[in-house]
Amino acid sequence: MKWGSQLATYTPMIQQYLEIKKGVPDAFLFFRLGDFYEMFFDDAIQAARELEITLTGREGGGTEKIPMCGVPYHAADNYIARLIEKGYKVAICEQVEDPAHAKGVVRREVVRTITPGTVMEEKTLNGKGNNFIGAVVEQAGNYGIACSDLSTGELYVTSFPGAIASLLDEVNVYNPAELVGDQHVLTQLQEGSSWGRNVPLTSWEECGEELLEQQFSQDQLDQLSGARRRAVKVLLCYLEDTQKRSLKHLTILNIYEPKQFMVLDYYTRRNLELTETVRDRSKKGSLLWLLDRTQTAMGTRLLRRWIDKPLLSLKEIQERQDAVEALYKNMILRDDMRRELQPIYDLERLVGRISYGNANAKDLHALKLSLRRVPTLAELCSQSGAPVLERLVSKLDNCEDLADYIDTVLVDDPPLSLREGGLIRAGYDSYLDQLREASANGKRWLADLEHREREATGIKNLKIGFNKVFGYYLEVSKANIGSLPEGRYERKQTLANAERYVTTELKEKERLILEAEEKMVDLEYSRFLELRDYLMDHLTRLQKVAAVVAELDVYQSLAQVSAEQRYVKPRIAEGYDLHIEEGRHPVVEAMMDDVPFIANRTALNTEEQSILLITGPNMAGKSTYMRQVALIVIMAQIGCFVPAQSATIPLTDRIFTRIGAADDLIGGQSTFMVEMKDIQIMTEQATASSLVIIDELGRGTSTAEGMAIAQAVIEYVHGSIGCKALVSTHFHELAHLSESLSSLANARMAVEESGEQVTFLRKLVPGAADTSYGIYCAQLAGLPDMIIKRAYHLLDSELQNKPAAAGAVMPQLPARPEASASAVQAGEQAEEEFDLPFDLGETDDQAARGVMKPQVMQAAYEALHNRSASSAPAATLVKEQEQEIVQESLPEESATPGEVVQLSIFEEAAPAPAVKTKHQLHEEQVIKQLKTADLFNMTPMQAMNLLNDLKQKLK
Ligand SMILES: Nc1ncnc2c1ncn2[C@@H]1O[C@H](COP(=O)(O)OP(=O)(O)OP(=O)(O)O)[C@@H](O)[C@H]1O
Repeated sequence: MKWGSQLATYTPMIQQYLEIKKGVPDAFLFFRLGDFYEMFFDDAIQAARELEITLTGREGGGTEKIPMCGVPYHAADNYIARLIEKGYKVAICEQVEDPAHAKGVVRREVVRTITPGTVMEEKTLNGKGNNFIGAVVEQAGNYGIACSDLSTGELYVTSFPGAIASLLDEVNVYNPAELVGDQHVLTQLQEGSSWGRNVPLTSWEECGEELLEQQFSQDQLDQLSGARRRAVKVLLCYLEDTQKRSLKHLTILNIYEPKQFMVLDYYTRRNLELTETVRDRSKKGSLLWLLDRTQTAMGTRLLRRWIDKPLLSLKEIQERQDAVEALYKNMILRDDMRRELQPIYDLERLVGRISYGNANAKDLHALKLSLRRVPTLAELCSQSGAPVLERLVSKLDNCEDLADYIDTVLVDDPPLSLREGGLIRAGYDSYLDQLREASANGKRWLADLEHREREATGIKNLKIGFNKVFGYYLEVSKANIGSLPEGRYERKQTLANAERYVTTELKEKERLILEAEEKMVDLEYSRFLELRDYLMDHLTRLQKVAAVVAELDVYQSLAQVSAEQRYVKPRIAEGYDLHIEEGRHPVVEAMMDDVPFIANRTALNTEEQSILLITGPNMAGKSTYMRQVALIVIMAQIGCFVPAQSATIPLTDRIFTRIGAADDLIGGQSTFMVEMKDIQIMTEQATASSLVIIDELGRGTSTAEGMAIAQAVIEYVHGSIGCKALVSTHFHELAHLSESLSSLANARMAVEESGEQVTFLRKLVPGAADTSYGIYCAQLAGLPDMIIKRAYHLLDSELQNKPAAAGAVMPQLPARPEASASAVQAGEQAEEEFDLPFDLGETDDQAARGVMKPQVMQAAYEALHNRSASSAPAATLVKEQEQEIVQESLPEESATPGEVVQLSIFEEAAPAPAVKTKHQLHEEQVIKQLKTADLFNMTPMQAMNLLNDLKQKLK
């Protein structure tokens, strides 16, 4: 709606509103009017909808009423929080002059714009995690990124030469709530496949150098150049414009080189569930959840950062390991440290609030209590015997003077409100003490007066009270009014059962008491502000304490988990070889209650193999195994101990994973396309020091093409990249690659089959598997019997129709597992029941051992079909067996159960369109899925089931 066109006719206040709104076009303007923040025009319409508040109208001088809605100022935080959570910005516009002195409309200004990346309010920050805002720019072929958490004062800066994918990976590390910067960079990021976030993106220009000089020391600025400098400038400029205050806690620049850390792209973080689970994005079930035994909020955030950014420096990793080891071995020291850390408040956020000027007396009291713990912590470290811990605290300024100062000024349990007194300790300010005395005396005088008046009047229930409207009064119940002396009492208020009076003497004393109290409150407030301002000049000192506390907390957390879970210290090496003896998946193990986790060995080296091609049934534990290797490498490189009997971990520059579908996050791209794009990035960026993990490579397309791609990719990883890789596949035919690729070895997940039962042993053994047990797994998952039987039936048909051998990359039929004695029995029973024209157990050697060959099954079906040529259901079955129906999309809503749907047939083998019921179509769809999961086997018992099924149909 175009409201501005009537500008000239609007009232001065609305004109003022519109003028101010021009400066914050992308934010809701909360316009202060008395006790309310009002919104007008389109803001009002949208806010009423988003906040579910009443939309009203107001005359404003135009031809129509102006849409308006408002929220009470004392409850505004809740409404602001709701808008911020939805990704909006809110500009707070206050009256900036006293209405009593204003000529015309009271002057108003935007005092702060709250945005998703700049919230400071606890309610919206919601817990201990970071809330980052990022600035991204491009300069001279480099991308620069600066990310800050205003609530904690952290500021990180780095840059990348010319690859937007690297910038996107970095942005994803911070998971920012808001991004600003160069428009073209924002657009490029948004187009990236792993973008998938809905946060405000604001194109923003840098401003002058003054801001930089105001915030950072010259030493720091000397290290800040090019795209990094510009990114910091853009960020500061945006923060200044929106926050409109100096940011005294944003003075430490953490500049880092990307090559200091292992690269983990978005999908790898997600697939490995480093900080949240794939399923419901919760922390529980992630690596962070497992390793987080931190006691402080700073520790929790730092641990997350360490997990997000595993180290690449041997020295730094070993230093962390040494600290963890010292605490791992000394349980008493660890417990003492945990006890001292536990009561420490979130120092970083307290510092943020002091800087913002919204820390209250409780916050400063919490700061004091926290600082009181630091000397003991430092003492524990210096006596630990661990050089790393000793070094950490050797030059620590534990800010005892600040704690003492707070202690001198503030009472022990100060109130929340700053404007009601009761904050300042007695003895700190003599004038305040005098006022307090005067106030206390006055109250004593009041108590005496009450006593005296009761005596004088004989009214026992006469009492002195106070309210804000009438001040102090004498209250007498109506029944006793007659006992009051004439003239001395002046009536002020009549209640249902009582009258309230004042006397000249009472009014005089009241003036003195109230004056003293008002002065006291003002004086206490200004003393409090002095204290807060003093602390504001010491924020960097406090931030350094916070950093040490956070680091200690992470060390004890890693040590605690490592000790509880029986982890071992890995040997970190600069070479190539990776060796894990008896490795375990840390999270799966921790979540398993009754069954033990089966440990497995991993050896990827130049001597034996650098690539393992893992085959084996569904559900056997392939993904778990591959993820466990990646997690062990990450844990090792953050300095943690690892779930294994022993481990040698080479410094790994990047872990690349391609596991499962991620298409929920990617608009407009197919799963297969995403997989291929990821593989492309891997081929471009993986080095010989990388670890590549690919689960079910090439599964998203036709079997032959998928297998061809898988082989080509494996050959490329083997020949051109030379990195360590774990690849799982259901294309068992790829096993032959071990003959042509010298560094590739086959491994499989062992299973034990007995009759109908398949037991997953979870043990990785050498050699290739020959079956996937897909239908068996589907059965375990509880798919209807009818589908399972039908799937086995179709599978068998497929087995018979496959060409014998179609070249190196064409699928071949896997051998069938050996059948047990019960299976032989089943075969015999089938022969008897169906009166089959052949002997199920005697077709060849295999049959003699009870294995039902495809030819045998085929013959069995034919015999049955011939016997029942006139039977309609059987005829349909045969027809279905002969025709391969490729169904692209099922007209879900158009067909009711039993209704007939016409489908086109794509396979050449199918001569004419088939007519199927919706039920059949559903069934086929599921079967098709099972088939693409590679269902290439059948046990005799299952064959028996199939025959029974046919028997039913013939009836
Ligand atoms: N080593 C192990 N010890 C104990 N249980 C395990 C082990 N490995 C896996 N499991 C259990 O088996 C389940 C299936 O494992 P996983 O998903 O790794 O199998 P998979 O072979 O990758 O299956 P699919 O091919 O169907 O994806 C896991 O959820 C886990 O509970």
